Amino acid sequence: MLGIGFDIAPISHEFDDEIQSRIDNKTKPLGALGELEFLAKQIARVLGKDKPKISNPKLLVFAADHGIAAAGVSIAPSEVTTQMVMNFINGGAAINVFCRQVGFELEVIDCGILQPLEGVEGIIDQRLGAGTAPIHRQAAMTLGAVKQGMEMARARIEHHHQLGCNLIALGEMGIGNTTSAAAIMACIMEMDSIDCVGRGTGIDAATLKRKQMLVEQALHVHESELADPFNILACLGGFEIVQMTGAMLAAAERGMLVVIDGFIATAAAMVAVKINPNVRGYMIFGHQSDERGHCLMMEHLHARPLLKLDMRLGEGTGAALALPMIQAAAGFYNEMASFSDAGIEI
Ligand SMILES: O=C(O)c1ccc[n+]([C@@H]2O[C@H](COP(=O)([O-])O)[C@@H](O)[C@H]2O)c1
Ligand SMILES: Cc1cc2nc[nH]c2cc1C
Repeated sequence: MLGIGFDIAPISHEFDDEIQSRIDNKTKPLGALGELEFLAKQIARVLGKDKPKISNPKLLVFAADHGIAAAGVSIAPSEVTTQMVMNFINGGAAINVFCRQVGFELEVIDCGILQPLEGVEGIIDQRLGAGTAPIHRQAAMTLGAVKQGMEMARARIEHHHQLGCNLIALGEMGIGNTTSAAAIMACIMEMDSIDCVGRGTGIDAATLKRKQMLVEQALHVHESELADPFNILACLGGFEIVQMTGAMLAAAERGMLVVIDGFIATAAAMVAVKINPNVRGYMIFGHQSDERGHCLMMEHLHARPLLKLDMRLGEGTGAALALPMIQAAAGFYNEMASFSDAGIEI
């Protein structure tokens, strides 16, 4: 299709009975660790049933600008994307605070903000352009850019994998990107745009109406081009959405856990699943966003988000806050005594 494929092994269910019995024999009433038991099972399937250990967890924030922002779909101008990227670099954003708190190493990737930040240390340059084209008028990018973005993302994931990372979390920053994500949602889930478009950064009712109209227009303009996931990305996507999609697929290819943040990251997850459904088994959903549509995306993906805190910030915040829960699931699976270890009979 695009000359780029992802070779992802389906999650193995071979040891499910053994994993379940190990969980059931821990010193607790059956099922008493609830959702953590479900999570432990997934971790054991992905990282191995004997002693699955999360190592060198990394959180990547993918930043890019969107041509559609100039049509007035956000509370903020595109320049705020760059300003927030500088805030990430200086350690002052919510995601910096949460990463420090939970022990995630944070990396900021410029996938195509308006202007390159020359001479600023600490930004990974994976630029695909200076923001996408406005999707209500033309394709966001070429198919060549989609391919290049996926290859760049794969190389970055390979870099982290080589350094011993087996859990990658994905977040984003990009003024206007809830419009792009809503268009992708409407397209993949075959839904009315009105049910997919939400308030993003907190727009008023009139802006919401314009945003809905622009999404409808985008879907109409590209109607005949949306048959496959790569074209969906080219027509409706963003540079950060393309690279998150590629990163998810590349991480699953390497047997890593993939932790997904909010509405925009989940739009990328839906595209990734369309490209290769085997990726789904590696995905953990950190948080259900307050953005309209996210709840339905979760249902579509049969996802069980670990947290619901009514956040709608992005940046990877919902994925970061989920890390202690993921570590708790691996921790109880590895370290809790069984009934026979503890000499308890019930
Ligand atoms: O992740 C979410 O669920 C989410 C929901 C609403 C807004 N955001 C963030 O807000 C920005 C996009 O909002 P907007 O209104 O500019 O489309 C972008 O930087 C996202 O990280 C993120
Ligand atoms: C201030 C601000 C911070 C953000 N973080 C993610 N998206 C954002 C959008 C705005 C406007």
